[in-house]
Amino acid sequence: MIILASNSVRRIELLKDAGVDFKVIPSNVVEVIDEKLKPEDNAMNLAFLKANDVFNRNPGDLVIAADTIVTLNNRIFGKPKDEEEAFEMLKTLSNKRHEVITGVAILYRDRKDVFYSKSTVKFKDLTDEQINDYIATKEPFGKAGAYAIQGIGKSIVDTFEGDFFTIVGLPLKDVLKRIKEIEAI
Ligand SMILES: Cc1cn([C@H]2C[C@H](O)[C@@H](COP(=O)(O)OP(=O)(O)OP(=O)(O)O)O2)c(=O)[nH]c1=O
Repeated sequence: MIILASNSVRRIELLKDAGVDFKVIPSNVVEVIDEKLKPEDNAMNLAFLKANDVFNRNPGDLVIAADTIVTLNNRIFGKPKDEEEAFEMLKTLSNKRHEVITGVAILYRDRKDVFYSKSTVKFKDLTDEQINDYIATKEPFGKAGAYAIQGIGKSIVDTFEGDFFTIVGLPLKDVLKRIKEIEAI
């Protein structure tokens, strides 16, 4: 059985749309970012912790987990805790190009496949009013970097480069390739 260790509606929908048969068991991991580590390592470590937590309770299954972070100039942007933090994040990201990194962990038997995928997003030059209007939609909450490119956040994004699904929270092509490899064993 394949388990997606996630609470994220986006991840669940992406995997469902890809036709994968799986069940959802969210992890109980409390996400803590270690500013001393590289963003890529933070994303991979958190993905591993989430997957491992569920794998330990379901050792016979194939467990997938992911973690998405936004990063600019060595700073890591997680999920904003309140409106003030969301404003500060969006203001800082305004008119700049940042990276979105999604770490993924796929655990099966003695296999531990942990990797990341990176895309780039450039925000429009946002006025304070635009930022406040966007925060008022509540969409920034629960999203790394305080926005969702797949939602209303599309209107604050100028351009992006790389894999779209990596920004939304799951590099689908990479994940499907690895699942197929494991199923072929
Ligand atoms: C940048 C960006 C992030 N996000 C979301 C994806 C993730 O759900 C979230 C980052 O938080 P995560 O900690 O990666 O995931 P989560 O807590 O939502 O879910 P779980 O740990 O249970 O799997 O940000 C978008 O939906 N769109 C975007 O454009």
